Amino acid sequence: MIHEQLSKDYLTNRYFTDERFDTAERVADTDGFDTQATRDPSNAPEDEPSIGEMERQERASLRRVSGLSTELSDVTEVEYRRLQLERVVLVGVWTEGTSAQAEASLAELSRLAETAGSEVLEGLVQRKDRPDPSTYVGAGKVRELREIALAAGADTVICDGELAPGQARQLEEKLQLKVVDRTALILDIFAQHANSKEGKAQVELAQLQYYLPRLRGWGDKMSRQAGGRAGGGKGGVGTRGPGETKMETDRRRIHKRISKLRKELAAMSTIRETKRSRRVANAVPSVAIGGYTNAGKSSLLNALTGNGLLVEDSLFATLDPATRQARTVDGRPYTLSDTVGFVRHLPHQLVEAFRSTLEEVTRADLLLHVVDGSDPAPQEQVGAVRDVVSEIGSEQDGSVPPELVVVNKADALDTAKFAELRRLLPEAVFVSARSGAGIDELNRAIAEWLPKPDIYVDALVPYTRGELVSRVHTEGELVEREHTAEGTRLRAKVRNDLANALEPFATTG
Ligand SMILES: Nc1nc2c(ncn2[C@@H]2O[C@H](COP(=O)(O)OP(=O)(O)OP(=O)(O)O)[C@@H](O)[C@H]2O)c(=O)[nH]1
Ligand SMILES: [Mg+2]
Repeated sequence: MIHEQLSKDYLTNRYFTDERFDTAERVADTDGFDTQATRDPSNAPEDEPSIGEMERQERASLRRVSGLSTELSDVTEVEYRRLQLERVVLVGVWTEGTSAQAEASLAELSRLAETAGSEVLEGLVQRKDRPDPSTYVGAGKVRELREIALAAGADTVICDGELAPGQARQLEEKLQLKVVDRTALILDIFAQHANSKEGKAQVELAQLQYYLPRLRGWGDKMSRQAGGRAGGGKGGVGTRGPGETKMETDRRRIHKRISKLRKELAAMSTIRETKRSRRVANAVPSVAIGGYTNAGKSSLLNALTGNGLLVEDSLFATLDPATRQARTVDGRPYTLSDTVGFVRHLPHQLVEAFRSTLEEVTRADLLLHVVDGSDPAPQEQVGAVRDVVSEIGSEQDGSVPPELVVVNKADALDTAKFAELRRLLPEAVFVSARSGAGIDELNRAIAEWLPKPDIYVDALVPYTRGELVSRVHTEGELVEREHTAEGTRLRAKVRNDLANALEPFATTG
């Protein structure tokens, strides 16, 4: 089939004429790779291919995505990392959308792979109507992918999607290299970042569910006696999961473990629920900070409360929701929670396992939806976040909190990008968690959104209870105040809890 007859010359020429690509670096990092044909520009095809021809060739070809390599410049560091980390080649099947979107998706996969600790050597996309049912990339591309991976010195191929167990096995057999999919990669990052008991249990549950149907899928040759769990560095990317042979010999134990984890998580979720209902009873409104991973959610919480939460230029730095006390500009208390970030194609096992954590977002009174304005396609991040939020919301009672969109990293925007985002997200508040710009405006917007005190009280508060008077000043809306011989006469609007505290001093009539 012509379709399968990939012209490597065409490919490499295309690649080397890509102006964003640094030829010298490329030649250096694939030493020995088929570069002869490409060093000489006169090797370019004589007649330029037509659009249709290009489209056809593009469909048939694996297209390299440049600028993904994360090779280290420090040689000593390379030596060290090579011992422990995997050298990976990324591959995506581009089924819809523009090529820029396909490249953005692969660039994100590259960030994920780096976060997991791999060294990204190459990125390739294949244009295809749908992934190949047996090997993900087209059958004819497998051999070529293997050549590219070997030439680059890779030991692992990471696919930009979730592979069916059979697909992963067949691709592994054909490539004779380890194959990891996007889901396993994200699970791996979560495993490395989980800190709390709940977070660890959630990740383990998600991993077991992911690996269970894949137990049989792994052939003997590629046998993975995977290393320890979360944080155990040896297993390498995608394998910080449960060990294979153990699982094969005792599936029932896995099932048992899964149900045990489910029970434990349910209990932990009850504790969370109790805490939450206490807040509800106290009528302290809750605000959740949600959004795409690396959008700056933790930074924003820090900027709003002066708290020192972990901020990292890494994906999924935060896995445990942290809740902090905060006050609106007019002094009303509320809670502010930092949450797990979202990503396109967040594995459903994770959504399920992290349900109670993610519910922090859907059960809040207000969602601060943080968007990284400096991302090439912020509106796609917004869509991905809204999808997950409504998915979780629909499994509760269908309700999702009102959303206040916060475009962060405004300091990194040029005027054109700023104007474009203003147009796309007209309701949004623009801030920079880093410089503090826009934070005052955001504080005012939060105060505007949160429920106002609405219970009218008329009380005579004795001078011994001065703290109640000051609470009315900070939390409530004072209508009238009068100093009398018996105490302070207050007429004010306050929230439920304060109204209760003032109840003994209510004036009758
Ligand atoms: N230029 C710029 N960078 C920012 C700003 N806010 C955060 N960052 C950077 O963005 C990166 C991610 O910040 P985090 O606050 O960890 O983001 P997050 O949304 O909590 O990320 P995860 O917990 O990993 O999902 C860090 O490198 C921050 O320094 C900002 O206003 N401007
Ligand atoms: Mg964070």
